[in-house]
Amino acid sequence: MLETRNLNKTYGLNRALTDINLKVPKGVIFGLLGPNGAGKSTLIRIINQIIDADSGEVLVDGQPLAPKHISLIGYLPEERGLYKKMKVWDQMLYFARLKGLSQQEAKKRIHNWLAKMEMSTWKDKKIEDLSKGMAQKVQFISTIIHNPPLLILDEPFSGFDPVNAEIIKDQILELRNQGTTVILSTHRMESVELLCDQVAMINRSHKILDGTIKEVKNSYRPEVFRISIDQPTLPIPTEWAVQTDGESVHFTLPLSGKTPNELLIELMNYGQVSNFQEVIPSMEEIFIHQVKSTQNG
Ligand SMILES: Nc1ncnc2c1ncn2[C@@H]1O[C@H](COP(=O)(O)OP(=O)(O)OP(=O)(O)O)[C@@H](O)[C@H]1O
Repeated sequence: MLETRNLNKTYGLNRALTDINLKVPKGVIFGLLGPNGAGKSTLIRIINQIIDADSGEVLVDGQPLAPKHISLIGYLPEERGLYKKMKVWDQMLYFARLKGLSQQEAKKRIHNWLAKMEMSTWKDKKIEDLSKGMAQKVQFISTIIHNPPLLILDEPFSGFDPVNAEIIKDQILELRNQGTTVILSTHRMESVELLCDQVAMINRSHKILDGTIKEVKNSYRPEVFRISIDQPTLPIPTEWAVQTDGESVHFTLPLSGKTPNELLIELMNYGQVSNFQEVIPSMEEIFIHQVKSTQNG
């Protein structure tokens, strides 16, 4: 759906993007991750044709990015932009018409979306009279009202309480299941784990990793196992830093060159092994590890 080739961007002496190559397949939720100032918003602005890259290419369905692609993209910017004095209905109608929907089609879709998001009673409220979360919902619907095949969502959950964040999450998944491609930029790693099929991480203008969540996690497996033994029959070596809980002991051990089966067989000598589970890092741990290691490197 979207590809970037060797994208570069500097602001004066500030490098925002260095040789960024990305491939976003159709129909996936693609997490764009990175610490503050990494270059994510710059990349998103280039894809939205708000700013130009210094060099490199963006391809949409294999074609060089052009003004005609604007209507294919739904963009939820991090800095939300609603007109405070407008009423909810008028605001949505305005955005829908801007995206090329006929008056009749726009009204039908707005009506359906307001009902779906349980917002029908707000339609005559002015934006300035809405809570932050309510306004976010209006902006979210305005972003997707024209059914764009590519959605770019910058921190879509900010300002939402957990119930509304869940509603938005479900909508994003539904859109993906209907074939929409979603680029999701967020610092909330638990959302990344729940939602994203693929991720790319940018740090200090460089792409430092990409792949499916499974690939990324597999490449960060520390080969450490979390183990519990019930009623040990042999003394457990003190260097295993055992924690005792009733008649069970718990500890973690690295494979240290053994296979998991070899380690398990060794552990069985100590008693009933009731837990033997590989420690898989969370995306949050991988993010912190990656950012720290590139800072030190
Ligand atoms: N208009 C600008 N003028 C000068 N420098 C800029 C401008 N916009 C961004 N930068 C710089 O470019 C780099 C990348 O910024 P960018 O906003 O793309 O990061 P980001 O990953 O979106 O960060 P955040 O997570 O904080 O939104 C930073 O060093 C930033 O200071």
